[in-house]
Amino acid sequence: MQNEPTSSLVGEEYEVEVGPVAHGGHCIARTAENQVLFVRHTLPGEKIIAKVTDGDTDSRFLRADAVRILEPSKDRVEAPCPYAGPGMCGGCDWQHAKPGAQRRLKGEVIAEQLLRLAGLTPEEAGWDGTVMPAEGDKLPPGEVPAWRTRVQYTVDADGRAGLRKHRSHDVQPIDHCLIAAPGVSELGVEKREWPQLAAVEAITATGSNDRQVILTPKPGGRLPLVELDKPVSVLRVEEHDGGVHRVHGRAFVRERADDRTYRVGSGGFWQVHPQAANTLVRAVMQGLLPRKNDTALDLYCGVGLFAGAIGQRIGEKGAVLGIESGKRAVEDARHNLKDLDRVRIEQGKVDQVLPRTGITECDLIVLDPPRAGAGKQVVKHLSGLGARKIAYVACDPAALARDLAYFAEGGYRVRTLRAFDLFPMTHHVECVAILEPVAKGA
Ligand SMILES: C[S@@+](CC[C@H](N)C(=O)[O-])C[C@H]1O[C@@H](n2cnc3c(N)ncnc32)[C@H](O)[C@@H]1O
Repeated sequence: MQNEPTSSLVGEEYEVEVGPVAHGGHCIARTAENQVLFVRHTLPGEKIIAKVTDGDTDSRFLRADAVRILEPSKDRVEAPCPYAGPGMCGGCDWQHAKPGAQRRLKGEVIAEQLLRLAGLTPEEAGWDGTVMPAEGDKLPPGEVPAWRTRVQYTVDADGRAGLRKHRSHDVQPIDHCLIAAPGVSELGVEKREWPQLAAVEAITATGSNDRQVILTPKPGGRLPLVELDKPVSVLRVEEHDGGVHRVHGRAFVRERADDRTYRVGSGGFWQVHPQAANTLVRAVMQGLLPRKNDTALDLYCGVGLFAGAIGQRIGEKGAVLGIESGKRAVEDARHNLKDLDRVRIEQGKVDQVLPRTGITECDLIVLDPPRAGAGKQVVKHLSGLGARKIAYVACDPAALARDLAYFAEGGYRVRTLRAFDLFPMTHHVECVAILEPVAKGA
């Protein structure tokens, strides 16, 4: 018998009933041929026309956009941004859902990942199932939260600034991003043309008036004269090494959290939501409850946010070691924490530096890895250090759940989990899990 040749299904339309939300913000549906569809721009329970954007007759699953809503969910609202929707800006993929529904759906994704990858129910994870707004993030109903303090615009062939379309190199030119923080919008970089640039990033700090614009020239491109009618520092990304160099003003912005000021150089990590750093520091400190004389690790420490918070609470005989791979971030962390004698920062990858430190025990650990998580090897090492408490800060619930399963193998269980909506209008969510060793004989 001859096999049917594979043929592309891109552009095919299916009338489907939409099932649950999945990791990544899509919802799951099935075609009449029982192929799984991951559909964007829809909500559970809707009846829609889904148009395939990726996949063929042999694909295990297809990607699709909801192009017509036949029976809308009660959670649906008109997307406030004119650039939202299929084929447009790939950023705010959940703005067609009410804010409360966005948080509920994020909670459903976390619950599903915990159960599937770590075998944990919400009760077993010490989680009440809710996703909380960032601290102090209260908005009148119907208003769009303008939370993004850092926005990188890509420049299209005509020199217009815009944002990338979903899974594409194409640019959606925009003249105002609704979720950009006021300080970013005031810089107005998206309002002018940048024919010499490949990208332009606008940054506004929280807790200082620092503003910054980072210019990435096109290959061989010249640097444009930047005249923005605001006091702003300008940096340029070098073509040959990708390094970021100061053109004028400061090479960093000053952020504030937990009553400390943090210098953040370009390329260094800082939470993008203005209330995120404080929200996370508080959740981590409430979970760890550092004591005088504690020894602690802050892994993937960035410019020293958690190392600073713990370092302030452990007295003169405690000690904190931070580990961070970014050279510039390490310089900033050492500068930021120079008043804390008992805090030390090492540069390098956690999996390489940690074994070299010779540390065999510590009281507390905080880890805040990138999206991929810490992984089995690092978690195994950490599980052997005898920490009283571990705080795991996670921006991807799937990576968190995988690592929690490794921690369980290493004798640690989750005591509490909290989830925060630090990325409103998108499917992204942040979690803080507090782990403790399983009591011997339990
Ligand atoms: C999610 S950020 C957290 C930063 C910091 N904890 C904060 O809240 O500001 C992750 C950090 O890990 C760093 N990083 C990524 N991979 C790493 C690795 N393998 N080892 C050490 N640091 C790494 C990144 O440079 C980034 O600063």
